[in-house]
Amino acid sequence: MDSCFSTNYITGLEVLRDQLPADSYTLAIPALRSLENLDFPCPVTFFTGENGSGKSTLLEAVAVAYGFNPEGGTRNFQFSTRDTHSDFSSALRLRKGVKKPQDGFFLRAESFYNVASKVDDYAAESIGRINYLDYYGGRSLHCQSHGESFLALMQNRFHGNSIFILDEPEAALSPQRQLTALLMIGRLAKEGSQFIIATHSPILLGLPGAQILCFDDGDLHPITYEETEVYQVMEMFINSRKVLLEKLFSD
Ligand SMILES: Nc1ncnc2c1ncn2[C@@H]1O[C@H](COP(=O)(O)OP(=O)(O)OP(=O)(O)O)[C@@H](O)[C@H]1O
Repeated sequence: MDSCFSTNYITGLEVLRDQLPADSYTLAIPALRSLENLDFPCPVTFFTGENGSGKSTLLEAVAVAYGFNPEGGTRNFQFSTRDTHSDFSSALRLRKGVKKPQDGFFLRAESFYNVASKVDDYAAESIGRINYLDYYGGRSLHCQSHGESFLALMQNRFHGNSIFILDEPEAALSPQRQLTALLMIGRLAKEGSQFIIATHSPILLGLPGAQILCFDDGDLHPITYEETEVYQVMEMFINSRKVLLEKLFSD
């Protein structure tokens, strides 16, 4: 992927904190409490950081503010099985680019099952007009393994000139398939797509030319691949596994 350029669909955001209810749980998340402005100068932005540091909350808020269903899907998906999304989206003002995306998808590992069910519902409603499942590889996502259905979705539903907001897309994928996903993300970014991805994957985070934003240490800040905790822990574990385990189990 080439270096960063600014033909993104979402070029940045501003947080209007006074729009948030005083009791919003998001005010207790350090990285979000201190956030005022954020730029997305690269086609691919990764959110990284500890569990509970606020990655999914911000990702979901960006997706909702952009018009996606909080539980995922395209911008045409209308369904709700649980009403648990945060109020942070109401405090976000997105800066939008000049171009409009041709398509898009908000994907979250935790509600992928519900998205797959909704795809089946839409397929049943469209019988006789179009084969709706063709958009998803021709087979119900429920009739494939978790990883297979994730990849089928990416391979059949993801195109260039679109926007994709993905929450832990690696959750279902083997390391080999994560490499496949990495290649697809890089290729689609070259074809004019924008990605914003929350991830713990040391493979996905390695995509060249991406912006990596860290949610740790109280504020949101850009870091390099080698500075990510994910990389450092994995490197230490693989290179010094015996020493590390001996130390851990002796404590
Ligand atoms: N509906 C909710 N009500 C209250 N607190 C919540 C709610 N949803 C999330 N939180 C809290 O907000 C914080 C940030 O959660 P979030 O899911 O954004 O973290 P994350 O960085 O995505 O974590 P992970 O890496 O584990 O997915 C956590 O402390 C979480 O417990």
